[in-house]
Amino acid sequence: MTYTETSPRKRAHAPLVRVEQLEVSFDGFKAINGLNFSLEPGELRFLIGPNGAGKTTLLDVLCGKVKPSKGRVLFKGHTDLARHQEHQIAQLGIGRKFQAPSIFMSLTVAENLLLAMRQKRGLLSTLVARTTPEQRARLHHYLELIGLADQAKANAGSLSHGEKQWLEIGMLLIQEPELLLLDEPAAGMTDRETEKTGELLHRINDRQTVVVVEHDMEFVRQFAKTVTVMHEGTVLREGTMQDIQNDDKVAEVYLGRRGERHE
Ligand SMILES: Nc1ncnc2c1ncn2[C@@H]1O[C@H](COP(=O)(O)OP(=O)(O)OP(=O)(O)O)[C@@H](O)[C@H]1O
Repeated sequence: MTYTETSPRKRAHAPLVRVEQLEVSFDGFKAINGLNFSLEPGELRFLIGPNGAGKTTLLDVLCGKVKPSKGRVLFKGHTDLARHQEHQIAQLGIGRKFQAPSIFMSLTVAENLLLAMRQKRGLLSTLVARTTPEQRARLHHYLELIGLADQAKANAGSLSHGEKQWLEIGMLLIQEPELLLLDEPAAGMTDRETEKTGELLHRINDRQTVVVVEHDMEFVRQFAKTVTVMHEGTVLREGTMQDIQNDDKVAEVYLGRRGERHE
């Protein structure tokens, strides 16, 4: 008999997220149906799958926008997210970016980031309050990270589509969430912006756990580490992009072509 050693490091901590037997119903239709999903701290996980597979609904459950009809969603092994409201989940350290940017177009890039950093203050007091050296350093760090340091004083409304998306990601990051949820972050971007977004994801992943819902398979091929394929409200496969591409079942349900391999 062979003895397989379990890594003590793996046993020592709970997954950052563990979803157990999740079910989400919309008027009796099960958008998520008995889904089990686990995410370790430090992962960059891509969620892919055909239209209607339940990817966005899973992100909605993780950020508290949608409540499950069954199952548990454990954060760090002990907090059941299903029992918390959206704003509480944000405070627990889960940041969600939706597809449409929600930035203040008439404020500068730096002001938008400052607002996000000092969420508890009102708009006016945020803009007139003195920034501490620590806050200035933090602002500078995130401006550099999202590649907008040269545009700190530009109005957010004057940014390109891609830059607006990066600003919004920066506004989430400056709140220093442990888990960042992104829905199609590169949608509508130019090739160059898409490339820069992939690089940004990897830089973010140096410090944060990230889950990305994505349709652009070229983008997934280029930047994914681990991929979860969803189908009909559950997980079909999980693995590296290479594993996924060589899987016949994935080819059948996701690509709609029975048995055809994609290199
Ligand atoms: N609020 C809602 N009310 C009713 N049905 C919904 C609702 N939200 C999602 N659905 C349905 O649940 C299923 C899963 O939707 P979801 O948006 O999670 O899929 P997805 O994998 O993100 O798809 P896509 O890739 O097209 O965005 C779909 O059939 C969708 O029509």
